[in-house]
Amino acid sequence: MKTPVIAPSILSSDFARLREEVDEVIRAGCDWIHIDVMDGHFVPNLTIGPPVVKALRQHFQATFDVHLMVESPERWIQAFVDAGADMLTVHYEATPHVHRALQMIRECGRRAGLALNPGTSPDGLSYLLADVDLVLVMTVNPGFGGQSLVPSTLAKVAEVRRMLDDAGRHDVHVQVDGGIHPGTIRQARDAGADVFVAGSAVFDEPNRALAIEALRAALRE
Ligand SMILES: O=C(CO)[C@@H](O)[C@H](O)COP(=O)(O)O
Ligand SMILES: [Co+2]
Repeated sequence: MKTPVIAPSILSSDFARLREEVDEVIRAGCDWIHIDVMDGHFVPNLTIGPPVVKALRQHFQATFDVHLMVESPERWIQAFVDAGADMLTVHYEATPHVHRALQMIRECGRRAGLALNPGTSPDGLSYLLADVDLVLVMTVNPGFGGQSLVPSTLAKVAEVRRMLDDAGRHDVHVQVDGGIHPGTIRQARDAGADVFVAGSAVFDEPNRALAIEALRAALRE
């Protein structure tokens, strides 16, 4: 089984203290920093753009996992690469040119992720298996932190892991995002996920080290 990756989503952090918030979760032992980019079109919320990623990159060497919830993400790939993203995840539903978007990310020397909304079938993934380093199975509808995990998405996690295994792509990460906390993380792991995004479960807790440890402890149970 792959080593679990804990990726706090800064969407639930205090944006007025963003640098300190990121510093705190890195010191608390998180693995990646998950950055939610929303454009107000693909999802009904507006968040972070390349200047913020660039500003954080001046201070941190951690892995920046950039989740692009934007229409036509291919327009933004170069800007986020230049800003310091290590990996970029695009939504299957956000562009008719998803294969090209994944190719562009890899041509920039970055890891490429493909995200599937709760209502999206993983069937199309079968044509993209060679082009991904990560599959993000959204466990909530994208747009906001603090929602409850949609239970039917766990079967999709298992299906995606099976498709990857059948294709011999054991190296590909399966990420879950939304509603992950100590009470749900183990189910997601048992379904086949190895990367766990957690926003409110980390940033709503006063002690972030304890919050991250609670997630890791639930995985060990
Ligand atoms: O991409 C998204 C939401 O669209 C996520 O990354 C959320 O920010 C996760 O928040 P929690 O559900 O963990 O509070
Ligand atoms: Co996200």
